[in-house]
Amino acid sequence: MKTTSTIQEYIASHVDMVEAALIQALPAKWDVPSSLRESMNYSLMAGGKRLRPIMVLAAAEALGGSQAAALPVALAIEMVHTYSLVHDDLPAMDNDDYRRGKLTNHKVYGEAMAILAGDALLTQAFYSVTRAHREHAIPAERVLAITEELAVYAGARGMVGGQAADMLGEQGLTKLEELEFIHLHKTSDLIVFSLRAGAHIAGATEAQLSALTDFGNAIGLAFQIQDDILDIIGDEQKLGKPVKSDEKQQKVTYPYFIGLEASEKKVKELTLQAKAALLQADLANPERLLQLADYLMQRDH
Ligand SMILES: CC(C)=CCC/C(C)=C/COP(=O)(O)OP(=O)(O)O
Ligand SMILES: C=C(C)CCOP(=O)(O)OP(=O)(O)O
Repeated sequence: MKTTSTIQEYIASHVDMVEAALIQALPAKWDVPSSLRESMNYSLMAGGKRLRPIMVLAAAEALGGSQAAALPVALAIEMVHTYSLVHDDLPAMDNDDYRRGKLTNHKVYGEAMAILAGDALLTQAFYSVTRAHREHAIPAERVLAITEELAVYAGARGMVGGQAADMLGEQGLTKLEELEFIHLHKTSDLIVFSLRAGAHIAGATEAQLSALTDFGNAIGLAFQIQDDILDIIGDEQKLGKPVKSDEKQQKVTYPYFIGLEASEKKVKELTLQAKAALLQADLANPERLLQLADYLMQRDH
């Protein structure tokens, strides 16, 4: 398939698709306490970059699968990611006041509702995954594989484990490998899940899943290093969250260990490594994923 639009146009049209569907994720007819509904929608619709859902859709497309059938899974990963940010911003964790250019959830709805909104978004994500089977006839065994992987990549062996290691290791990290463990779980795991889930929708082979996993681990690590670089040199307005937050919290980051310039070099190397891994796989249309890898690392967005 020949790609005619730019990656910026591709992202913009997919952000629209994801947001139009997210607005409907909690139908008005569902009996949900209004503060909980508002708190969930506040963070869900706060305008993140929607990178993970776009990766689900781009991975499905890379294997010649249906984007419509992948959409409920794309929504699910954005719900999990949003819950993780709501909880990450809480006073017990990073204690941040701004996220996605707006006050953080607990600043508006209070800590109890922010915790519950996060809990409900995580639970709702699993419901959303089931829609791929119920509404789009994706075979049950593929949806089962996605469900199992969501639990693994988002849970104690995945993102939550990475966040726990981050909390436990704060300031006390002495080795780059310890930091890499944190990044690979806290950040790469949701990206790896997104790619694998899109591929499962399209009925991927083990070899394709393995190449997407290598691609995701490398761009996830690069993405987190880039995030830490932007915390030092980025623009608060563009990022929608405070800069210099790592320094204030005395967080040990990649730039802290190896310096800014070497971190920038590492981001470039990881991006090349990611693209090489992807090209190992026999994918019908890898072009958008390759473009996305470059786009992510050029970001000051
Ligand atoms: C289970 C939980 C709560 C997981 C949080 C995972 C996560 C990637 C948080 C943001 O990381 P960050 O603090 O490095 O990024 P930011 O600068 O956006 O706060
Ligand atoms: C893993 C990290 C660095 C947390 C922020 O992720 P994003 O930068 O994708 O945040 P949003 O655009 O979704 O707000």
